[in-house]
Amino acid sequence: MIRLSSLLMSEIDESVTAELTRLRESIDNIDAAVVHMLAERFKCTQQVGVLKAKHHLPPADPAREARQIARLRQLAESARLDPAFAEKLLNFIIAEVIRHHETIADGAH
Ligand SMILES: O=C(O)C(=O)C[C@]1(C(=O)O)C=C[C@@H](O)C=C1
Repeated sequence: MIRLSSLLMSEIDESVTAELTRLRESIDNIDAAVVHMLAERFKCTQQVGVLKAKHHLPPADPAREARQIARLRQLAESARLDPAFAEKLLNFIIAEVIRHHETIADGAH
């Protein structure tokens, strides 16, 4: 009886571990995709930074940001992602982009 229940328990342990491993593999793939997508986005914004510095345009464009936030919040809602989280994430990324733009503009002087 004891042997049977410990056998069952180890089988349950194994199935939990297997499911956790499967889910973590997907999480790792998603994290890799996020990193690659962010790298591509920063390549684009780097070019925007150079263009802005060359033409003496300000690093930040609040009107553009407002449109991006409104759009992203809508996308988040349809994807059942918290829109407040999507907004915070975009603001976090944009703040870093603006910092890069400022560094490029400082170097152009
Ligand atoms: O579209 C621009 O003008 C950018 O500089 C890019 C970007 C962004 O990361 O999406 C960054 C800063 C601006 O305030 C708005 C948008």
